[in-house]
Amino acid sequence: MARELTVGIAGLGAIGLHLARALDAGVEGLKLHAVSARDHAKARANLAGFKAQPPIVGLKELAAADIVVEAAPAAVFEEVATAAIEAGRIFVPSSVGALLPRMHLVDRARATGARIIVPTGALLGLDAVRAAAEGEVASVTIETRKPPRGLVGAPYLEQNNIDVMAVTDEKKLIFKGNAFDAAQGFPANVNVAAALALAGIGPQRTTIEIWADPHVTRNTHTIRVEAESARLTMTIENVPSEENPRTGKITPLSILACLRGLTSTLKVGS
Ligand SMILES: NC(=O)C1=CN([C@@H]2O[C@H](COP(=O)(O)OP(=O)(O)OC[C@H]3O[C@@H](n4cnc5c(N)ncnc54)[C@H](OP(=O)(O)O)[C@@H]3O)[C@@H](O)[C@H]2O)C=CC1
Ligand SMILES: O=C([O-])CC(=O)C(=O)O
Repeated sequence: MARELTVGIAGLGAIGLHLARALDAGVEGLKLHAVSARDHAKARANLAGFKAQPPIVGLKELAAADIVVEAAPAAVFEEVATAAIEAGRIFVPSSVGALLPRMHLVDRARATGARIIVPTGALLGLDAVRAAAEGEVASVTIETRKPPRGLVGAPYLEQNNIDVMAVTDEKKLIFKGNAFDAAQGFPANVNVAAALALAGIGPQRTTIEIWADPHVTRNTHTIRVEAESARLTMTIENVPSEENPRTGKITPLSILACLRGLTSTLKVGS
């Protein structure tokens, strides 16, 4: 029988707390080992009802676990990632946009034996995009439409004096460019574009449109891929989570499915 893998989680917000709860409830082959949080008193209160309360440790100490899930702000990505990768762990990032300018971490992982497993997260269809990218791909685009409050706080908006909450009538195109620049300008809003870029043809060739749309209630992403093997058009309409409207509720579920795939005997999808 395969041995149980321990899991450390950085961040206990919309993603981390839901994932921690699911692991505490019991997932075959996985055990919650430790968590990290900014506000320890809040974290202790959130963990109070757990069957087995995990210790709250520093970000670097999470690397004692077999799997380190990063579910924290992009600002602390490097600290979590470096410790996990140097320790040779399985590193599962949520803030995928923060990986794009740090691809040297992939070289380090190769040297230490670590693995970096990017979950599908709030997106869909990365299995098909990866398959298409084994052959010739002409283009990959993503169109993201969010209620204006799902874009609030992005550095790009501040740099360009865009008051996104003033978009109350017609939908407005806020950004058009490549996935690399989008990830820098919207580090907490379009990690999906970064994951798509890594699955397909890279952050420079993957293009994205970001729309603020007062008429949608869901974070909506449409991927279009034109490949030699297939044409893909896929849309996901994510219910925003209560804790963080930028984050779709499906995200912690996607990460849980990803973790199950690391230990399960039957695994579906590439
Ligand atoms: N890949 C994907 O598809 C998606 C990725 N994301 C990304 O995932 C990340 C997490 O998202 P989400 O859960 O919604 O974010 P939240 O803001 O809901 O939660 C972030 C958590 O990180 C904690 N935190 C902040 N600073 C630190 C620190 N220094 N050490 C430890 N913990 C810290 C916060 O603690 P406290 O509550 O005490 O402040 C909070 O619990 C974000 O970067 C987000 O952009 C989001 C959605 C989809
Ligand atoms: O990609 C992200 O960071 C979040 C997102 O769009 C979603 O949850 O729908």
